[in-house]
Amino acid sequence: MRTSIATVCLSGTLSEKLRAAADAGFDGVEVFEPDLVASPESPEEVAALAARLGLTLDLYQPFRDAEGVSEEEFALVLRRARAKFRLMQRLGTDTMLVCSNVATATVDDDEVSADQLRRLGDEAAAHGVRLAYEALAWGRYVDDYRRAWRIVELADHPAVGVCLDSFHILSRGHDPAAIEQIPGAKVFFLQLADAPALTMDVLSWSRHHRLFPGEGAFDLAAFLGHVLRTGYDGPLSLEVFNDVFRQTDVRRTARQARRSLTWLEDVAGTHPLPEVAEPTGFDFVEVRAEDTGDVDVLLGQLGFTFRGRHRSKDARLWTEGPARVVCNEQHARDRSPTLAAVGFEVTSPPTSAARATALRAPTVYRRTLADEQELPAFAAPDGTEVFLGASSAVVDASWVPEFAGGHEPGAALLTGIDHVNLAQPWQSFDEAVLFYSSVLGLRADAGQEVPAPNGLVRSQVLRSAAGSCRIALNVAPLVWESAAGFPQHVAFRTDDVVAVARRAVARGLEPLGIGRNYYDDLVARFGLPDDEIETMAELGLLYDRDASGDFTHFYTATIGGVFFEVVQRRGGYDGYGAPNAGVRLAAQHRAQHRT
Ligand SMILES: O=C(O)c1ccc(O)c(O)c1
Ligand SMILES: [Mg+2]
Repeated sequence: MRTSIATVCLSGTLSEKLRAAADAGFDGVEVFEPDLVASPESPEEVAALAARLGLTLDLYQPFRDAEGVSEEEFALVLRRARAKFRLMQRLGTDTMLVCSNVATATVDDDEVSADQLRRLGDEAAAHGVRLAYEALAWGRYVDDYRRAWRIVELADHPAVGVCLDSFHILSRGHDPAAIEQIPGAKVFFLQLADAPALTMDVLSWSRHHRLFPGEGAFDLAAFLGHVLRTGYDGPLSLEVFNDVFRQTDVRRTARQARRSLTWLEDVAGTHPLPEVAEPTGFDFVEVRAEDTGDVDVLLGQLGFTFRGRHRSKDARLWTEGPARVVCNEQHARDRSPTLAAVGFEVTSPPTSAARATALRAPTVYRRTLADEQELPAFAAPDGTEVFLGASSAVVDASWVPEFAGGHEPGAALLTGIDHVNLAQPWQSFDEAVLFYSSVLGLRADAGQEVPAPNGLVRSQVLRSAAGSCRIALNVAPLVWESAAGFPQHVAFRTDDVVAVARRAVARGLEPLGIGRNYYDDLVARFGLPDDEIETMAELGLLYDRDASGDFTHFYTATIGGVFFEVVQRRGGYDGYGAPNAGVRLAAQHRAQHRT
């Protein structure tokens, strides 16, 4: 379907917005009136620029406070509307959005509103313009799309139809199924926005927190399904008011926006992407630095076997069972170690790569020799390199033999990578959620807030349905932005966390220091026996329990921007020890600041 984006979604001047929308692959834009009013270009020049860029101007908006008013007031409305219709002729735009009255309505009567829309429709038709009437969620009298449709039906004018905006409908919890009772030809425009589940007044929610489809909590695929069953065949248009997107790079936001529609057309079935199964697990993680020596030591303590050096690159491989870590010193710009790449195991790397390409994920190139495996790779919004490898039911991935000169692995205590935790800059968090869910097909769990020394940290887990592949995204606190980067971590899974911790301590690992108060609290909450508590305190283990099982885990010290965790899940425990995150973050804060 044709795609469009409201200029209000983007940062910068009107011409910058148009260029970014065109570059991102949109077919058209909604001209948001304040953008035009603030622009030095004449309407004719804007129209010419749009035409040069291959963009249509699909909608002019908003026209406010038009109906439900006194006759005296309505005369002023008509005068204002005529000026806008002439402006629209100069722009070459034929549809104007009319929002339900917020400020000047004094008459709560559908017949009166319908009559005024009909007369406005006559005036519009005389200028070759159509009116798309939209119920704002906070309209004075009309705040429900079903009432807006009733008024349009009463107006019964060929130039008067409705505009459906997913935000106004879903934020109020109105059932979108009744959309199907509207004839498609009367749906003059469709605006799409997602939003996080928040408890606040709808106006503030709408003006500051809208998100692109796939980034929030609304079921936009179901919503779009209802609209398409009416026969609507106009553009899918994004209208996202969001303070972050209005401040950040316009090209990047436009690309993100376009990706959200590609994703939506896939889940709604109107334009399916190459279908990919969810990742079955992790192929590898890669730590990169000029010198990863300290990380090599830590991996040895955790029981990893050094498998050798890469035959053509300055990289070393460590494995323990199916858990594989590459320490890469090749072209490393960062002095301190960072988690640079994550390899996912997918059923078909070429299909997953085709899907990523369709979603316009930026490609990552690495020099690969002719006889080496070439894994497709894409850059996530935060720069993390995402590799797509073949699922290996067997222990070693196909690229492992490229490393030589190390040792043969023995019996393993680790059973794989449980999850990877990636810190996100605050401004690209939502984009990252969309990236991982759309490109890899991971599902986003409900977001959480984790108490930390720097305040509540936003956290969101994305996972495969089977749970064999999980990533956790956390907002990186501001103080880290100029520093080496907020630490990220890899959690390894084991069936015997005490044995892994004992082995690590015997090899010189110093567990992250957890205070006695934590263990006293564990006794109070769970009544664990003394000997178990003593073992946990000695090894720095943390514990959590839910209705279906329990969870024991520990953390290593942080080296630069990386640390590791080892976890043991028992029964059906499916979480990540979230109640312990604050304790862990405080311990890391102490270690970092040596207090
Ligand atoms: O917030 C507003 O006023 C506003 C304006 C136009 C729209 O289409 C909308 O959904 C909201
Ligand atoms: Mg709208």
